[in-house]
Amino acid sequence: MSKVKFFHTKQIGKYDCGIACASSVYRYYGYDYSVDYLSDYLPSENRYSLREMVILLSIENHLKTRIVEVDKNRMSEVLENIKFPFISLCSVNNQGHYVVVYEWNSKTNKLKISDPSNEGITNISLSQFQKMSNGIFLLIEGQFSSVKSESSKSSFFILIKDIVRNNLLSILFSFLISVIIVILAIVGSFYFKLVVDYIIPRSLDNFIFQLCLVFVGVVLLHGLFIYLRGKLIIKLSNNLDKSLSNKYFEKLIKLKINFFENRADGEVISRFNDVSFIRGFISVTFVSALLDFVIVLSLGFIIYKFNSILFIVLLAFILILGALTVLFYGSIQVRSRDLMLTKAETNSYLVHFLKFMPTIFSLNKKKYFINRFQGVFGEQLKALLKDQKNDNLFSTCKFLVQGIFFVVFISIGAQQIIADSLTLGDLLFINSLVSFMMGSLEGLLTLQSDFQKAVVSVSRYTDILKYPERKLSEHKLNLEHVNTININDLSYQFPNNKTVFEEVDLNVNAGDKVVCVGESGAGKSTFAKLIVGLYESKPNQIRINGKDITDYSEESLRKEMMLIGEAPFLFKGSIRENLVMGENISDGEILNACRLAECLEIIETLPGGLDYLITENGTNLSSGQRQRLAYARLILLNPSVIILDEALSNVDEVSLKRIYDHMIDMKATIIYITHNTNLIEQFDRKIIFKDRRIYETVNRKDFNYE
Ligand SMILES: Nc1ncnc2c1ncn2[C@@H]1O[C@H](COP(=O)(O)OP(=O)(O)OP(=O)(O)O)[C@@H](O)[C@H]1O
Repeated sequence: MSKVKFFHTKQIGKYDCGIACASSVYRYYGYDYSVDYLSDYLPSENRYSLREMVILLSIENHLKTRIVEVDKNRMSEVLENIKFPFISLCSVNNQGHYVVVYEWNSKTNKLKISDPSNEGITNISLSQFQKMSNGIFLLIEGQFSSVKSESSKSSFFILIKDIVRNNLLSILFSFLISVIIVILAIVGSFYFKLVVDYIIPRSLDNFIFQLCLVFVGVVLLHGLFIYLRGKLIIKLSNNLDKSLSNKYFEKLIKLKINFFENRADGEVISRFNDVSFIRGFISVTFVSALLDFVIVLSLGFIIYKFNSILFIVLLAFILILGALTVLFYGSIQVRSRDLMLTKAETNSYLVHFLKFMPTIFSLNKKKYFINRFQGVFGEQLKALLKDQKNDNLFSTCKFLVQGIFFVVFISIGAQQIIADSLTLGDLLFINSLVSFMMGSLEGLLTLQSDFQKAVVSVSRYTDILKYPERKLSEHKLNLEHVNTININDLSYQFPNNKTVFEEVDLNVNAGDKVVCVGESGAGKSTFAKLIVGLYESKPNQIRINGKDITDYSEESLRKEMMLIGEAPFLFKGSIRENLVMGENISDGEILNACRLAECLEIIETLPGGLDYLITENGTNLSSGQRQRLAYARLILLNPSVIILDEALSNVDEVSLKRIYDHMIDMKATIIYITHNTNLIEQFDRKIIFKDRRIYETVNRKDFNYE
């Protein structure tokens, strides 16, 4: 019988206990859903409601759940007959909290629970459970779907194994060179012994010079190998950076759009920055740890062979240091993680804050945001302070143990010299080896903190790598031109169960000019994202040229159907670079597109014309200019369907009127979403979004959606 595996997911944020429990339960049933992934299903901050827990556990109909309230006084009877695992709603410090209950042992009267605020699975007594539980249980009654995720193995070991396998040669080489460095260091230590025990007592002046030359040679060789190892580690780090970062970016561009909608930019960036911890762990810590281990073992062996009493003193010292490390392990683990997570929060806040600085200034809310920053940064400082205090205590303990050890070590050595069982040279030699060994021991002791940082980084990094991608297939049809778009019985629900449309039908033919209006929040943008395939629709709800939208390759679909929104995307570079984006397009074509987008005048008046340098996000242009340039770029890309979602909302009326006049003459199908209906009488079709449905009007007077 296979052993039942219990999963524990630690909560990240204050309100994440429910998501963490859901993640543990999913992992128990074989679905590798991280807290990060599940949080897309709960965009709100209130993560305590049972309703939201049920939503979480019913993603893609994987699990079937039921909420029950049990009599707390008859808990043992209840536990005898209940199906494990289940989630219990608890009350901790008068606040709602969730825990997963995996098992109850009636003999020992203990329950095995995963409390997301703890570090791991714990056993608690029945009375403890009775005290914390509210008696409200979320039972997992069964599994609907049998499609499980590929692996529930620890992502940390999988990733590290992969990296080690792909860089085995570099790792082995740097290890080999490190071994040579150690041998040279041992040979170097021998110099003391030779000088003190051999050269000085025999007054071998002539020999000193030759010996000096030999040992200078050893030092030079030592230096050379240190240089080579450094070079190898730099190369290895570089390769790791490249492969980890590329993998991250390749993944990002395959993610569903919801991922970006539900996450702060800074959060995504900070996860990318975590790559440096993984790289550091493999290229330096991992290789050094292997070597440090070998050094401690081999030098220990040499010292043992030389003098067993001094070896026993050394061994006692190593054991005390080891015990100290184990003692501090738990707190270092928690502190490292807290520090990393709070740093990520601060970065995330800063990225967001900087982007909206002008708005913050104009709202005269600097003080408010400074306070908020201090709140976020305060958490980081608190974590840093705890980390440093912990580190300080650990270092002091280490220093004391080391200091006492050296005094004892030298005293015992001195006694042996007096008793004639050891020479001064031997003691100097052993002392030199021990000093060298101290560096390695130090390395092994700090390994745990680097290891913890790497574990947290890998989990944050692999959360993104495991995140479900858009369904792409290489063997899909090539969409050459869009002749028809048929929308059939289209319904759409966001992951948080918000229904936007129901049973919507619409047919659009090539060249149609369709204007879409509707109250704010009526679903126009969602509709636009569905038509271009940025949101996933159910099979056959959206058909292009008679085929389901998902039958086409993403590349060709994107080429033929383009959507731009209200906020234009412009990057740092010339206007020309922004318009052509790497394509070979003549100035004549560029200027023609600019004419259709009514931005010729902008280019003529700006210094340098098409070579005018745009700052990041186009902040040195007006918002109407930015929108017109973004529209000109879309015209240059020449798709068969253009969808404009408030994309010209900041353009002045005169220019807008002219743009519409040009639009009417364009061959492309245009779907234009706007709140400004005054100027668009020429459009041949008008769609109104209302009450989760769409209605089509035929003449201008019906066209008032208010
Ligand atoms: N990522 C999301 N997750 C959950 N709900 C969302 C998401 N995006 C939009 N919604 C909800 O879906 C509904 C439709 O939003 P949508 O942006 O499509 O409206 P809209 O008609 O374009 O509004 P506006 O005219 O203000 O741009 C809104 O009620 C909104 O709250």
